[in-house]
Amino acid sequence: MTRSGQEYLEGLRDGREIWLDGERAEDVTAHPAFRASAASFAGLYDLADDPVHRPVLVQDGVRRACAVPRSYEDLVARRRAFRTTAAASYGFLGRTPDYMAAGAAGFAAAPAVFTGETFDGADHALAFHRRIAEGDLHVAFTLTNPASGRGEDDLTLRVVEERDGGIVVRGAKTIGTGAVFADELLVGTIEPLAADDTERAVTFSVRLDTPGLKLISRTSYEERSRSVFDHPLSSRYDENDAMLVCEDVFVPWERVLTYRDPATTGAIWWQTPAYPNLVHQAATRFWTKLEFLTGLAILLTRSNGTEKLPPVTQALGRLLGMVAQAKAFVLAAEASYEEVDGGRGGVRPGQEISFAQRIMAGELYPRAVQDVKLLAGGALVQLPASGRDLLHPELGPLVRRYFATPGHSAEDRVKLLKLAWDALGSEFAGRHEQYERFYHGAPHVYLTMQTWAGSAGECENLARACLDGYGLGTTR
Ligand SMILES: Cc1cc2nc3c(=O)[nH]c(=O)nc-3n(C[C@H](O)[C@H](O)[C@H](O)COP(=O)(O)OP(=O)(O)OC[C@H]3O[C@@H](n4cnc5c(N)ncnc54)[C@H](O)[C@@H]3O)c2cc1C
Repeated sequence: MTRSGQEYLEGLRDGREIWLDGERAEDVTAHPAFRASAASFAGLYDLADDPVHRPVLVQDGVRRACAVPRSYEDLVARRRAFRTTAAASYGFLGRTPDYMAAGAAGFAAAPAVFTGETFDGADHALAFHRRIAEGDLHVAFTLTNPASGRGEDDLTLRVVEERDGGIVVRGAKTIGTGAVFADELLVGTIEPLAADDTERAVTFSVRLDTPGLKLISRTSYEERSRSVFDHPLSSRYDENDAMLVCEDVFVPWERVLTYRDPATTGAIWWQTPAYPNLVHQAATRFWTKLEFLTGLAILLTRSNGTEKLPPVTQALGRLLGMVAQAKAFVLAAEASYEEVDGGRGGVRPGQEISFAQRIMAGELYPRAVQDVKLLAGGALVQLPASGRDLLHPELGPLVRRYFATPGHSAEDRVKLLKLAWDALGSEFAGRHEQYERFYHGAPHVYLTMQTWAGSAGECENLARACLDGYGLGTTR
């Protein structure tokens, strides 16, 4: 069953404990810091009722993102669904419901990985996936340990008590992107844990209204925005990031996926298709976002009258090349698909390409933003303070006269430049740059990972073959 946007919003009115700016936000669907972005998430749910989008997004009543792909064709169909969802926010909502749905499908493809030496979470992992698929749930996740985890007073979330019906956890996890808009939160650990670090080696899912669970939200760009005209992206697509704090939160056993088992707690991400599945969604969204930025560049240069200058044309060519790179990573990951568990778990996007996508995207995004800013020029900054200037009886005619360019009315030009600033230069834009660099982990982690996911052996063999082909006595 798929839910409507209205049903999704009703689910968020559950008394969850969200803190922002020294106050508790009672209802995220009505609060000025969150309501428009909540409505954007609701809009994603409504896409499934659109006769054009439904066949792309849903199959046999269930979201394609939730399905375990069985073939290359299934991966392509899933990517089309990801594309439809990503386009609805121009790639600016990263943690849309399809993200963790695909991750959970990865768990369901290889449930045996959840069977550890001390705890068997296989059935719970399957139930987690079923709950998302049947309830059409939006699940966010917090896998990162807070910086306090590096000191002596480690406040990282850990198990503090075991009871008959479940466990009690205490401490913090971060960064909960989209958590305030989620139905559930998956809490776990992706970084390698020492074999004796059993207290922190736990994975579970919780409803957001679970007693003791708090989310401490970062600044709301939505709340700071003046209007849709002035901040077209941050006013509507601010998915928010929050720190999770659990003060003795009780988690029933059926929601515990790994328990006191460092090896299994990490393995569920790397030995199931969960991670390549997450990257499949993220890479598709990234491709969409680069298309949007490149489209902005085309419109900006046209508005500036620079479009036909050879260096500008070449700069646009470089951006279009970046779009093609982003697209190529998605297509190549699909084409290099691998069987999971001898085919019993279906297929996953190729791991080598999926992992490399993170390197490419983290390095490409800041470059693309910089290139579009360069093409935009100072006009990005020299803008009327708000759209109200255009409407003012005395000021409006002046603004309309002096902000127009040949062939472009002041209103159209200011509208375009404000969209560009929101995407490229605002606080919201700065957060997006950090997001694209870090949301799949820090560079030192994924660069190191590529040394075992990449084709180091083949590279070395080729260089070695060349070396072996000649010696001191070799003649030409
Ligand atoms: C906007 C945003 C949204 C996010 N959303 C989520 C989310 O929804 N869920 C989630 O779980 N996580 C999320 N993340 C968190 C992300 O996974 C972490 O930020 C990432 O893993 C890096 O961890 P860190 O921030 O603690 O950085 P650090 O590990 O402190 O790294 C900071 C810098 O120091 C370098 N560094 C650190 N240690 C070393 C070392 N030993 N050797 C070399 N260099 C080193 C890193 O490469 C990096 O450049 C998000 C991050 C951002 C920015």
